[in-house]
Amino acid sequence: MNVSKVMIIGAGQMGSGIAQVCAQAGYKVILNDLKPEFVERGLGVIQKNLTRSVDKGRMTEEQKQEVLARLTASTNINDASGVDLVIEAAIENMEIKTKIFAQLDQITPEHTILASNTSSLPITEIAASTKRPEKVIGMHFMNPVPVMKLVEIIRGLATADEVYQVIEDMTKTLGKVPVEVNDFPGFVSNRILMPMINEAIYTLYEGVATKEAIDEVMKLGMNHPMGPLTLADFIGLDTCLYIMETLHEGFGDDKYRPCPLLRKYVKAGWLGKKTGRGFYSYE
Ligand SMILES: CC(=O)CC(=O)SCCNC(=O)CCNC(=O)[C@H](O)C(C)(C)COP(=O)(O)OP(=O)(O)OC[C@H]1O[C@@H](n2cnc3c(N)ncnc32)[C@H](O)[C@@H]1OP(=O)(O)O
Ligand SMILES: NC(=O)C1=CN([C@@H]2O[C@H](COP(=O)(O)OP(=O)(O)OC[C@H]3O[C@@H](n4cnc5c(N)ncnc54)[C@H](OP(=O)(O)O)[C@@H]3O)[C@@H](O)[C@H]2O)C=CC1
Repeated sequence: MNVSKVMIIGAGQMGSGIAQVCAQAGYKVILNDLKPEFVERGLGVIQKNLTRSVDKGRMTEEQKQEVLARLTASTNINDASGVDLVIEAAIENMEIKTKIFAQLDQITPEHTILASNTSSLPITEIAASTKRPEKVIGMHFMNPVPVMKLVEIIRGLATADEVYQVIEDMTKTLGKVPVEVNDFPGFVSNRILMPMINEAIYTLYEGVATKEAIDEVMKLGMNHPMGPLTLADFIGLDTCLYIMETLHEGFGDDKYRPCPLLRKYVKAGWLGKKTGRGFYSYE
């Protein structure tokens, strides 16, 4: 099966990054979100990234225009009727994702593969909301998408080998490195990363050190490019909380309980860099 047209659902930080790398690799891309202003914001980020690439001599102005010409804005999910692949990158919420997948199952042609960029939710459960669970798969990109090499590919219980192969091959055409994992809460990446971030938040909550000190220890002591609290702000504190809740519920083990400080920040609307405030301020 050949993928040439892709729809990305959700034009937030992940969706816009995925749309950018797909368009750069030559795919025709429809970028969909609920409101025109969200799609415009996503396209604006892509335009800015491409302009930086032109300024740095990595791409010509003509190539930039070609990439932009492959991108189409959409606020109507029915625009998925002519695509070969959908990559869903809406918020980390099972109810919202299953609703989107059930709709896509009705709208898209039979051959269309339905992928989710979920960072922790079970692919098997998302797949069960469709009549084509063999064509549902996890395609987990890392943030920032244009920079990070990994795509964690998650096989649901029913995912067909052929579908896995198409997605692995496509990932390589995007210049990314696919890694195959099975469907368990948080997969590999967030089962390991998020408890570390949650522990960093507990360390702050219990007054062990300041936020700057915690980040400095992990940056200078463990050679992490960002400290865990800066990284949490970068990922989005809402997403971090949803992932911890998925681990907590999925394993039924209290070692995954989300730190109360994380809950408090999310309730306050301090979601990190995307809202201008999290552990740090971004004005
Ligand atoms: C939650 C999940 O489910 C899974 C996840 O994604 S977890 C998060 C995984 N990501 C990480 O852990 C990121 C950790 N941080 C880093 O790797 C680095 O800090 C970083 C790549 C984000 C920035 O790197 P840096 O060296 O500190 O900064 P900077 O010099 O500004 O950027 C390096 C390059 O990345 C590019 N870049 C940085 N942020 C970018 C963005 N948001 N979009 C596009 N490009 C970006 C810059 O343009 C720069 O490229 P050039 O050198 O070609 O100009
Ligand atoms: N942040 C990260 O580092 C990573 C996140 N992920 C996963 O990617 C997904 C998106 O995360 P991220 O981009 O950070 O989140 P953002 O909040 O930046 O973006 C999500 C976007 O999806 C939109 N949206 C919500 N519901 C729908 C819907 N029904 N139809 C279309 N669009 C919708 C949102 O609109 P509105 O603003 O109105 O809600 C928003 O624009 C999540 O599943 C997350 O777990 C995966 C890897 C890394």
